[in-house]
Amino acid sequence: MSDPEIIQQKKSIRNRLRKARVEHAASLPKQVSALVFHRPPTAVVDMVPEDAVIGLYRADPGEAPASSYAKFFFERGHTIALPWLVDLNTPMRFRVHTDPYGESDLAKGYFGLMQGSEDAPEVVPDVLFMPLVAFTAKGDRLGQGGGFYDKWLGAHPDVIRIGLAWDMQEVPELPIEPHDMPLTAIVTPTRLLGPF
Ligand SMILES: Nc1nc2c(c(=O)[nH]1)N(C=O)[C@@H](CNc1ccc(C(=O)N[C@@H](CCC(=O)O)C(=O)O)cc1)CN2
Ligand SMILES: Nc1ncnc2c1ncn2[C@@H]1O[C@H](COP(=O)(O)OP(=O)(O)OP(=O)(O)O)[C@@H](O)[C@H]1O
Repeated sequence: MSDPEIIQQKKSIRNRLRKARVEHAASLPKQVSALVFHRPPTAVVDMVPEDAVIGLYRADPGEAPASSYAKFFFERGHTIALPWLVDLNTPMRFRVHTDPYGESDLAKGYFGLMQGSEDAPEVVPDVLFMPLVAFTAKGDRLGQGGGFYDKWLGAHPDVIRIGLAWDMQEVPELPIEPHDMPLTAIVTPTRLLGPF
């Protein structure tokens, strides 16, 4: 069972960094935001098997942008997948994303998030790039609090897990529970942390 004190600590870090990451992303000059997370570092590309299905996300305001990575891997012939939600109590799944350029295959889903249609084939990513609210230099990760990623990673422990984040999302320490799944590596605009 989750410790109420840890849950409270997570909530407080989440609130602080959610706000800070939106402010940070909005403060970047346009010339900078056009270039950050433009291409994955070579060391990350080298971690991706040739036929790997690549799980990505459609970034919310404040999150590290992921659309350039989607185009990059799509152009290299990989299948791209995005999270697909039913509701808060149903495990997250992934469906194929066929148009990383125009996003013509996406529609509003649960929570008002843009996601694939029900008709898009369900796939299981081999490499998962994921957003986060906070991380540590050891590869610990704090998410939005839905538990969607931790539950999915718990059920798919062999997936390569790569966090995308702003440098300012790093914290010295995170409260960790047994279900928290650490990252394989973290990419920021200035650094590659890991593979751990
Ligand atoms: N871009 C992106 N896509 C993603 C995620 C993400 O973090 N980023 N997810 C990562 O999980 C999943 C969506 N997770 C979500 C988790 C919470 C809420 C949300 O709206 N929560 C409410 C209430 C939360 C609460 O009960 O306190 C809110 O924040 O107001 C939305 C999506 C799948 N897709
Ligand atoms: N593998 C799991 N099995 C059962 N419950 C889980 C699992 N992983 C997470 N949870 C539950 O999900 C909720 C959110 O967990 P937590 O606060 O660690 O999420 P998070 O890391 O912020 O979010 P996410 O994993 O979606 O990015 C908690 O109630 C937690 O107990």
